[in-house]
Amino acid sequence: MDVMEQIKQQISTHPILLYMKGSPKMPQCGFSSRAAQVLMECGEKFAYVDILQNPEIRTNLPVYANWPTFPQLWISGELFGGSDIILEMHEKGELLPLLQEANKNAPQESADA
Ligand SMILES: N[C@@H](CCC(=O)N[C@@H](CS)C(=O)NCC(=O)O)C(=O)O
Repeated sequence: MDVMEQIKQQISTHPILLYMKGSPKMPQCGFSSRAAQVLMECGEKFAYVDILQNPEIRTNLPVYANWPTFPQLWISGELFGGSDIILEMHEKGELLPLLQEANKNAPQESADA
């Protein structure tokens, strides 16, 4: 499958999707670590893609998303941003309701996308 198609499919299939370096349990970058930590604290199931294991996605997602860095949090098909934004949303109490709403519409298992 074309990598852009693969990205589209991942984003449309998973209501909460984190593109990150490493995995939530073994993050390989401080930014990814903070983003995954906040999502785990929220307690909502989420999928992730380890971009270090997927170099084509690492190269092409910034083009697709028009967002240059990782992590990237996508909720219900929409890019919300990186770890700064995720942390800010969490501190304002805005993140959890969004995550709950996303999963309510499409419950899923936590998994590597
Ligand atoms: N402000 C961003 C900074 C993230 C950032 O600087 N990420 C870098 C280092 S992990 C990155 O993705 N660089 C491009 C790359 O490694 O492909 C955030 O909070 O997420």
